[in-house]
Formats: sequence, structure tokens, C-alpha cells
Amino acid sequence: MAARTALTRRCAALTSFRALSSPGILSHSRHLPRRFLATPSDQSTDASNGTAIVMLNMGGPGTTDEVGDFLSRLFMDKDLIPLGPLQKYLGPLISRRRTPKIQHQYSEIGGGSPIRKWTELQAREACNLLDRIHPSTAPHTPYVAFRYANPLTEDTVKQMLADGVSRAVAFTQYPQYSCSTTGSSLNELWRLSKKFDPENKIKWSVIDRWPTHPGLVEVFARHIEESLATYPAGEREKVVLLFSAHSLPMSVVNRGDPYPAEVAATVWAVMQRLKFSNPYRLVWQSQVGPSAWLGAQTATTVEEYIKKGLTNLLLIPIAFTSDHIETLYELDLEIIGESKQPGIKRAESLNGDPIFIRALADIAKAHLEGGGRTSPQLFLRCPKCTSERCREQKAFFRRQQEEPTAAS
Ligand SMILES: C=CC1=C(C)c2cc3[nH]c(cc4nc(cc5[nH]c(cc1n2)c(C)c5CCC(=O)O)C(CCC(=O)O)=C4C)c(C)c3C=C
Ligand code: FES
Ligand SMILES: [Fe+2]
Repeated sequence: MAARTALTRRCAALTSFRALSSPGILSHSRHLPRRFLATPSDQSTDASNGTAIVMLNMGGPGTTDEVGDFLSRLFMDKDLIPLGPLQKYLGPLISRRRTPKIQHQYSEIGGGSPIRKWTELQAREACNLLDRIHPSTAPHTPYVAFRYANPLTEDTVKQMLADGVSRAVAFTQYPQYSCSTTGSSLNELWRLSKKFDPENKIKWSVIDRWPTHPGLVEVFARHIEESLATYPAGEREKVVLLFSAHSLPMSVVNRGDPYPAEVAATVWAVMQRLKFSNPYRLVWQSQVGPSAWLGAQTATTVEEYIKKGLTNLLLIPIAFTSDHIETLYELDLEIIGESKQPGIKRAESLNGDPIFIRALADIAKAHLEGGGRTSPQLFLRCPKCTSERCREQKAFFRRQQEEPTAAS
């Protein structure tokens, strides 16, 4: 891309990102990720010696047939949607009623969520790179652990035990921490470890957030610059940048969830990198149900700005690193498509961008270099948290860095 080439000149501090962003370096695959690569004969294993890198994310249905199960798991998750003592009945009921609508949305974006494809690629390429830039903890074996879709966290943990893994890094793929996303995945990991690994054969550490990592900031900034380059020169600097993140219910915000502040930190860092070249706002999308959610809403903001005569708007998904229903359906089809304004566009998601892969490898390297210590921030509960699951999860991950493993 011409814009990308021109813009690389800007950031001398990020030479290493540039140097490693050529496809040649990233396409070199030394070891084969057993969790998800092709045929059983491909499945090399020496995970028992090195370090498992476990990408945590929510996942998405691969086909429209999987939407029902996906929603059912999602509505049964007390850390995401607490429905009280009747959750066991209400969860499946709500998900059954919601399934046709969401199936339609997935059918409109090609029949399924691309999140598995992207996460597998990101995990594989980041591990290949890590082997080269941090050989002392190699081989780094990629695993994917999704909360609501295949490959489910339970299957991945079982596979890791079967592979003889003794050291693992739980690497959240949500750059900003929320107890409803990363927190939920960690609660699930704690539960599964208790159930399937009572002897603590696997020693875990956690990368729990990375909202302002320079590589993350760089790749967002470049995608914005590439989109801005598609506007006529005279209009470019007036384009309003609308950073859009998945919203949170106000009950979660008021419990003291760190996510809104961390999303804002990412936005600020990206704007700093762009030298505040354009006016911008942080807005919130994908509210579900009748309760109060954090605003301003993305869809309403677009409508109001159009009414105010602002028709050059660039939407930037800032809290999720791969494409998914919120970008491909909600932003592209519902908001941008229906606006019928050629000046309303979206910046590309990070997906397989080599600069992003390099950032992932860099984050893991820094974590391993520092002795694989979990950040103290993970151990601080929300001021209004009353969840025993959170308490036990944090105690579990704290013990992980204090106790020797069964294997050691
Ligand atoms: C950082 C991202 C996300 C946060 C924070 C988040 C919080 C959150 N979500 C719900 C309810 C639903 N989310 C749903 C889908 C969904 N959520 C995210 C991201 C975050 N959610 C994504 C990327 C997706 C789509 C997955 C994909 O297609 O790949 C859904 C299901 C869809 C629907 O029924 O509308 C629900 C429900 C809550 C309640 C919440 C905070 C507490
Ligand atoms: S809800 Fe945030 S720590 Fe429990
Ligand atoms: Fe969500």
C-alpha cells in the first residue's frame, strides 16, 4: 500500500516493527500448532519443553448453525450477563429467542464469524516470531481458548494437559481489561484448572491488558492514516475520527470496571501518535437489552453529526483486534451502509497485519523477559465486586507465581 510505505518514514522509534513486517519473515512457519492445523500427521509436539501461548478471546460462531450454542453459552455466563438465580432457565430461553435475529446477521457477513481464522493466524505467526526474538523460552506453542465458541477453553486445557504442557501464558486478546471479557475468560481458566489440573501441572502467568502498547498504537494509527488518504486532500483534515468500542452496562461501569478508562487510554495514545491531526470522539456500540449502557452510542452519534452537517466520519473499531459481527454487520452494513454517505467509512481491523503480529510477539517477549510475572493490576478487584469467582480466580493466579509446579 502506497500510503503505508509513505507513512513508515514517520516513526523512527518503530524501526523494529518495520523490519519485521515483511511477509517473508512472518510466513516462515517452523513449528505447527497442534490445536488447529490441518491433518493429524502435521501435529508435531514438543510443547512439554517450551512455553504455551494461549490466546484468550470470546470467539464467534463459525457457521449460522453454531449461533444457538454460542448465544446459549454467552447468556449462561454470569460474569458477562448476570441473570440471577433463574439464569439456568432464562439464559437458554433468551438465547433461543435471539438466535434467528443473530443468525440473520451472521448470514449477512458471509455465514459466520472470522474471529477463529484471525486468532489462529495471529497465534501461529506471533509464536513463530517469538521463537526468533526470545529463544530462551522456545518453542512457543500457540493455543486458542475461546469462551463461547470452538475451540472452547475446556477443550484447549484438556489438549494442553495431553500435550504435557508445563508452562503457559494466558494472553488476553482484548487490549483493554474488562471483568466481563478478560475477567470472564480468566474465571473460566481458574475453574477448569481446578477441575482438570488439580495437581497444577501447568504453571500459568497472565498478560491481562496492553491498551497502550506502542505496536498496537502504531497499527491503529497506520490504519487510520490509510483511510484518511482515501479522502480528497481538501477534506482530509476535517474528517471526524469516531473511535468505537463495545459498550458496557452502567451497572458494570459503576462497579468500577477498568475498561472505559483503558479504552480511552488507547484512543489518547493513538491521537498522540497522529499528533491530534483530526477532531475525534470515543463512542460506544452494541448495547443489548433495556438497561442503561455507557454512551454516546455510535449509531446515534453518526445520525446527529449528519444532522449537524458533518458527513466525513471515519469509524475506528478500537477495542477488538479482529473483524467480527460488530464491525462487519453493525458498523459496515447497519451504520455506514444505511447512512448512504460516501464520506462515512471504517478503518480496517487489525486482523493479520504484520505490525500487529509483531506487537503481539513483542508483548509476549516483554512478559517472558520480565520472568513471566502477572501484573499487580490483575489482583485488584473492582471496588464493588462481590463475586467469589473473581476472588478465587485472583488468588489462583497469584499462587501460580508463588508456588513451584508439580513438574518442577
Ligand atoms: C471488548 C469487547 C466487548 C465487550 C466489553 C463486551 C461486553 C459485553 N457484551 C455483552 C453482550 C453480548 N455481546 C455479544 C457479542 C459480541 N461481543 C463482543 C465484544 C465485547 N462484548 C463481540 C466482538 C461480539 C461478537 C462476536 C463475533 O461475532 O465474533 C452478544 C451476542 C450478539 C448479540 O446477541 O447481540 C451479546 C449478547 C454484554 C452484556 C457485555 C458487557 C457486560
Ligand atoms: S467484577 Fe471486577 S473484579 Fe469482580
Ligand atoms: Fe459483547
